[in-house]
Amino acid sequence: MNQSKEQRILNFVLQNAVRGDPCSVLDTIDKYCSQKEWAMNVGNEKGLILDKTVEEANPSVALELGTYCGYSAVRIARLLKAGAHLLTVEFNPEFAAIAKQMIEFAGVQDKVKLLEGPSEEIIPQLKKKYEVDTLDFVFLDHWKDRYTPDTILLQECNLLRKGSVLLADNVIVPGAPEFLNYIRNNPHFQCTNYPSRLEYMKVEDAMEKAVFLG
Ligand SMILES: CNc1ncnc2c1ncn2[C@@H]1O[C@H](/C=C/CNC(=O)c2cc(-c3ccc(F)cc3)cc(O)c2O)[C@H](F)[C@H]1O
Ligand SMILES: [Mg+2]
Repeated sequence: MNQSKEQRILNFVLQNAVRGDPCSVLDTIDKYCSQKEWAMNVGNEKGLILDKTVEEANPSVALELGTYCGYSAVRIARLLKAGAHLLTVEFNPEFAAIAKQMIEFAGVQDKVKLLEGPSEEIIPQLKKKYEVDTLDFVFLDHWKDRYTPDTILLQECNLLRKGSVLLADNVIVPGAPEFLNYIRNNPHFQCTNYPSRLEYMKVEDAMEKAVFLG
């Protein structure tokens, strides 16, 4: 059975990146996906916006929706302070298995908890099962039509506190128009748009930051 693209990305990392070096893993994925096969990692341009947002939030507890191959999980985890951790949610078993290996190879496994399952099931379990009080940072990068329902669910589950930072990828391409409309017209969020480029392409994209005001 021939390999998936995601397996080819992982193999390229295992053979070409430096074990235990998150930056080398990120650079190797970016090299493969810009030169050989495009893939929907946040990439290095939007990755720099993600970096700055994570550094500014300096989260103790971070959540990612849509792990995929683990690129942004490695990207976020490498910036977390001692004792801080990232919970990342992925419901595709093949992608979860690949991401797990990617995270371990990068050496950030002690900071990352990969939760396999749908976000709509996992979010309501975060307090009791995963001992979360509130989330300091949330990266939304899963199906674009799920950004709004999951943002509402996070609020319903009392997982956001005054100052919690949400960052959404792809608000231009593929686009999340319904999410932008929801979040920009919601008085409980302070929004900022960050124009950028679609990963590995000369195509306009953007990220949206939304700070919960309580
Ligand atoms: C709904 N609940 C979920 N729970 C857990 N894991 C989930 C859930 N939903 C999806 N997943 C998981 O999250 C991932 C889904 C990522 C989706 N991302 C994109 O579609 C996406 C698309 C483009 C893109 C741009 C141009 C173009 F021409 C073609 C594509 C660019 C991007 O940066 C993206 O992020 C994963 F695949 C899925 O199993
Ligand atoms: Mg994306």
